[in-house]
Amino acid sequence: MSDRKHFDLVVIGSGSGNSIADERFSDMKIALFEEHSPFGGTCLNVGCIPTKMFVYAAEVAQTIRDSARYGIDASIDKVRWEDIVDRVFGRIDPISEGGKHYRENGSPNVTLYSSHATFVGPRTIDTGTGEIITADQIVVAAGSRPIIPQQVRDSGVPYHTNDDIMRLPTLPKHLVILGSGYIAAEFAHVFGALGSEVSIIARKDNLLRGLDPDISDRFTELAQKYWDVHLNVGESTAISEDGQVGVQLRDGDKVLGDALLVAIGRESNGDRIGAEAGGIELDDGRIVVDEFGRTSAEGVFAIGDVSSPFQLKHVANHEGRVVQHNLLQRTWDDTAKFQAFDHRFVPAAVFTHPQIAAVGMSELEAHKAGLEITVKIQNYGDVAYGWAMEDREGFVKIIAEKKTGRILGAHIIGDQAPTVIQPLIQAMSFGLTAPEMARGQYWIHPGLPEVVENALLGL
Ligand SMILES: Cc1cc2nc3c(=O)[nH]c(=O)nc-3n(C[C@H](O)[C@H](O)[C@H](O)COP(=O)(O)OP(=O)(O)OC[C@H]3O[C@@H](n4cnc5c(N)ncnc54)[C@H](O)[C@@H]3O)c2cc1C
Ligand SMILES: NC(=O)c1ccc[n+]([C@@H]2O[C@H](COP(=O)([O-])OP(=O)(O)OC[C@H]3O[C@@H](n4cnc5c(N)ncnc54)[C@H](O)[C@@H]3O)[C@@H](O)[C@H]2O)c1
Repeated sequence: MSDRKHFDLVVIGSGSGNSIADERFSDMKIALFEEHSPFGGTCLNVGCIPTKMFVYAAEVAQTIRDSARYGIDASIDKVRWEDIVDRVFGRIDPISEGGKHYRENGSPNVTLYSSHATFVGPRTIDTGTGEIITADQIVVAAGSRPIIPQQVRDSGVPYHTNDDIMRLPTLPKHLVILGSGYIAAEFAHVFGALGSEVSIIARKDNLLRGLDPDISDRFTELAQKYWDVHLNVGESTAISEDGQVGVQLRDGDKVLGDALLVAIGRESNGDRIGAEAGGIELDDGRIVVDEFGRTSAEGVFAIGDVSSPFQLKHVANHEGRVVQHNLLQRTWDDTAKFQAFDHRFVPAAVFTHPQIAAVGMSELEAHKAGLEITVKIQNYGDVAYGWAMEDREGFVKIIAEKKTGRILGAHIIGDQAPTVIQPLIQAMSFGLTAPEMARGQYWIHPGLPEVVENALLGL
């Protein structure tokens, strides 16, 4: 008989994976792996939560900067960067430490391994501590990491990623950001509003190119007013010169500042778990899963960024809940009682300035799907609350199927976009048509969501 320790369940990753072992799993012997400190994964420590706490401070600063248009003259005396950092991590670090402490001391059925897990055979894991363990079921929730171009790595130029940029000892005077996606847009807002000069280096002709082109165009136009934006630069080269860091563009121009942030996407950690030995199929580095979260290896599930193209926390959470249910069925081939992922209407938001939110198809995607559509763009400035805000930037774009009124997609740029979009997500998820949503309920007057009501009526 093997003297290897055997577990009912192994979970790799303490982000969304940490939520798996709840009270329903208290009769199972569980191993949880987290190789990095702090405990708790990307969202808690270096992603969604701290970034949004910084964004909130940036919003306060931006409100002061914009106050004159409402007849209030105000200015910022000082940005106390160290205090902002302390506020954010003074809240987050104890949560992370508390989570780790709970797994070490408060979960009798859970063994926490603070080490790297690697598959060395089917449902067999090298714990990185000299011990090999086996399990009946395994959940890989190993997340993703920032992509760093080889040239940047080789250059020796000091750079930051989301992992460390929020703990800089001082606010940079000039931040150069390589990349033009979510992270670039959010940190440009944070550092710009708090007083840094910000340069954005974009490979292509627009920022946030993954979004509906009307949104991406508007954001790119506005971004050029706030920040120093370099579009269409293709591949650029990281450089350092006279104590400054930044990039050299193809045309020889140099953009230098006192800090460089690399934000060109994130890649799955699926390539770092010994997938082949575990019998786990990868596609372009990402673990392949079916609608039940099952990988190609019997008994092994995967959730979140390691397997999901969405790379969003609410998706990782949803997948975690589905896989929890499926684990508790203790079957593999018999999926009758399994739950399936619901990826029909996955929303996303970019907490930049102005804020952006989207759900469903872009106009282009709807055309590509061969649908006959109707589209309405409604400006924030068309409704009373927009007048109150003196808004000249925001709009709601809704795409619906012409003959049925089915809402296919919604795209918003403007104040509170992630909140304003939520009723549209709900309508799409529960199958309300545009006319039903517009006229089947009251819309508080003069609330900002009247812009959604008007857009729906205009379809
Ligand atoms: C700057 C930033 C801002 C973001 N903002 C938002 C937002 O506002 N809204 C949103 O929805 N999403 C946001 N995201 C995305 C979100 O953070 C991720 O989608 C989510 O955290 C993924 O969760 P996960 O559980 O899949 O992975 P993670 O939370 O990354 O957890 C994986 C964990 O596994 C550990 N691990 C990996 N491999 C091993 C191994 N072999 N052995 C042991 N441990 C291992 C890692 O150390 C890590 O702690 C943001 C991301 C970033 C980077
Ligand atoms: N609010 C949120 O939900 C939120 C916030 C931050 C991050 N995230 C998640 O994290 C993921 C990663 O964010 P991200 O901003 O790093 O990636 P991203 O995929 O959003 O954007 C990366 C951008 O970098 C560009 N790029 C790629 N290679 C480049 C190169 N060599 N030089 C210059 N530009 C290059 C791409 O064209 C793209 O525009 C996001 O896709 C998102 O899923 C979500």
